Amino acid sequence: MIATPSLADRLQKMRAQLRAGQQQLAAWQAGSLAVSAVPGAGKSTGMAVAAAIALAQRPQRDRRQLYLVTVTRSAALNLRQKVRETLQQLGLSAVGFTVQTLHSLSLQIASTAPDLSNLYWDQVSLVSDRRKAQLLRQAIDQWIEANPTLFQQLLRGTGFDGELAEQLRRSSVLRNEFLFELAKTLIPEIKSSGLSPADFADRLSPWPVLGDYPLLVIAQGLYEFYQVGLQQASLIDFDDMVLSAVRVLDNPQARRTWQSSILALFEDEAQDSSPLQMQLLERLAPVTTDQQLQLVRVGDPNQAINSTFTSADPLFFRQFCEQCDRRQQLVMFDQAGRSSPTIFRAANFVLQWVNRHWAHSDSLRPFREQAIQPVDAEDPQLNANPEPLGLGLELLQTETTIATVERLQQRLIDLYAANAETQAAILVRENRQAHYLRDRLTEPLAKAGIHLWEASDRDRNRRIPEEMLALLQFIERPHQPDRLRAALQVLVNRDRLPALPWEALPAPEIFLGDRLFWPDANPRLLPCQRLCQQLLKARSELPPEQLIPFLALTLHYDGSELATADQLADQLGRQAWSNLSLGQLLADLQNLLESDRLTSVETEDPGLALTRSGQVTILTMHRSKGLDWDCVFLPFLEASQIPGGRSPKQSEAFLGPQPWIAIARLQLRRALQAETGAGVEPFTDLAAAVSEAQALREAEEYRLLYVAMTRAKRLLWMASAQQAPRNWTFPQSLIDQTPCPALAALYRQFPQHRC
Ligand SMILES: Nc1ncnc2c1ncn2[C@@H]1O[C@H](COP(=O)(O)OP(=O)(O)OP(=O)(O)O)[C@@H](O)[C@H]1O
Repeated sequence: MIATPSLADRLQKMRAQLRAGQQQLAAWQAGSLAVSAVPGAGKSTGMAVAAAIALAQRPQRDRRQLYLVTVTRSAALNLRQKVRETLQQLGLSAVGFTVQTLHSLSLQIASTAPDLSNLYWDQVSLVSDRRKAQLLRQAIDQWIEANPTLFQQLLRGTGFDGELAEQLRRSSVLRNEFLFELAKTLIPEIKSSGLSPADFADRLSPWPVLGDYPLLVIAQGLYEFYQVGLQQASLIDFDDMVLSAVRVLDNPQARRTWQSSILALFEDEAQDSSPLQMQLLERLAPVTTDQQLQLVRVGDPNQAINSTFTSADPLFFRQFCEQCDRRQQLVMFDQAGRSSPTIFRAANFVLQWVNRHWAHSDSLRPFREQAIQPVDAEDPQLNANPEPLGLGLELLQTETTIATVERLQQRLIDLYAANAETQAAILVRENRQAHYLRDRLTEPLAKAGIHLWEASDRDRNRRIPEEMLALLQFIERPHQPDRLRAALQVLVNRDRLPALPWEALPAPEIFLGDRLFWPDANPRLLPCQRLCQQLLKARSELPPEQLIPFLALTLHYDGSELATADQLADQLGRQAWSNLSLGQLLADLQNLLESDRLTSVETEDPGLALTRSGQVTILTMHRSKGLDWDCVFLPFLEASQIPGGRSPKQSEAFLGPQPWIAIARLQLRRALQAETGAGVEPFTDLAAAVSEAQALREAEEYRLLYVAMTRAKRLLWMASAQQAPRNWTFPQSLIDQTPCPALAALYRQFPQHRC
């Protein structure tokens, strides 16, 4: 008889499956630990195993939960899956832990103690992106009305010729672009420092004003109006949620209760958390008898890519690493099994080249010097550092963007002809490029039997309530032309109808009526007519609560989308008292959309949808973080994209050439950090601030390139064009361009990889 291995044996075996750095993470028992390692080193995997081992070793009577937190929802789902699988391998049930984003954790904490957090869910809702934009615009209008002198100062800019038309243009640019951007950038930054509008106003006076405009004073005013707008509409935003949770934990009794229910806190992608999120974790983590936080933070400062558009700052993770280092509780590792050696040689080269040619101050260098190394021969990972596909690294310089797309298309067709199960991603700098590629590649790739999937930045499941709203509005009033068009657009977007000859669409009464009255019907419109008539028939045959499931089937939703639609129908059904009418259903759905309260159902790891084999996925470089593919394509690598941003926005030129919003943000960060005794001072010199803002932006762009390159396992394809769009809103107008400087260096360093 074969004896079943004991838990101790299984733990032993599991540790043996880890590489050295991961073993140190898995050996964690108590106190603080920082782990900083290169891309693909196995940080997330190591954290999942460490969590499972910690759970396996905890005494049975210990009912405390292990909390794992990360920044994005897809990363949270990924991590949850990994912990579950590891517990299964140990023969243990998947209990005793919870994996959450920092926001959902905040929500949980805040809602357990509404008297402390001031967050009563029956009285407030989370603001949707759309509503937030409306509130910001309302705050801008109110601020302008209350501050005519300051607004005039902005209107004058660096000089004014008095023309009425120019005055109107400037006013519109300020309202719709500049002040909107200022509010969107600075309000979360101020809020995430935990300051109310009044507290912030008190701090402002000693901070030097940089340049011609008191932008922090303006931001304070906008913040004040925005908060009032939120309160009046009984809404809160994500920062309010974290602030509410921090408020709860500031209460000693609540804090003790929370801490006593937690075994430890593990945080992944720690380079991306904001100061406010740090405050939350530091209050929440239990404290050991020698006054250490039970806090394990894992990250890579070289992959910090959120600090110029969120309030995240890798500084806090660096500080945590330094503190841990002083107590010998910092683990660093540089071996990674993800990629073919050629790929990480290219990534290492870019890292060193960028640091070596850095034109700004040493302290702002984009990267910590760290080279990715291959794993040892006896590494536990199957197929670690895999064989390259093609040249492994393929570098192109084409004449035009169109030629780049043609070369990309041909390379994909060749790869999928050789292996239909190839796994590939095209990573782009911005969504407009993703749409451009989708429009050009979908058809030719489909002809070659290749499925192209564009992961737009908004979660697909979030479109469901909007689609239902469009179809239900049509069903309710089919003869309104805009409702008919909106419904048809949904059917086209969901591939239920081909692209439509909109110009041939007659008035709704004719289109939806009898064919007799539509003798010259365009044959391409007839299937649309049939489908629309079916939708209208459903209205007379089905009770309103069954319309959503019916429409979900009509749109051919997949499993996860159907589940979300069912949940939506449930939620709306629950809201209605009795005898739900179509009008009531529509009103409830609109309310739900305004409040963004729909929770989509996850039946699949969203990471998996992005990395499916046999599919080419187009997504932004930002969203590719934490994921990997056999083949990664990076088209459009011109200098105007990375590091990009040299020319100021033409429409805002009257304010002067400086990047004002970036400067204001930097001054704000400096001033707030100075108050915490972080050894920095607010800027007094505009030129120094301009230079630092530019350096920080460039550094982050190069880290983004590094993240994108390190997603590739077997083929990394990079291209720039000599003629490319100046502006991706008008991709057809091309101008002369130079390659991203790091790519130009790669061309020189790896001539044998040029294709
Ligand atoms: N010990 C191991 N045994 C087998 N496979 C491993 C091991 N460690 C990591 N891997 C695999 O290596 C790849 C990279 O691991 P992981 O995603 O955990 O790295 P990471 O350090 O978090 O990467 P990044 O920083 O780029 O997000 C994954 O495919 C993972 O399954």
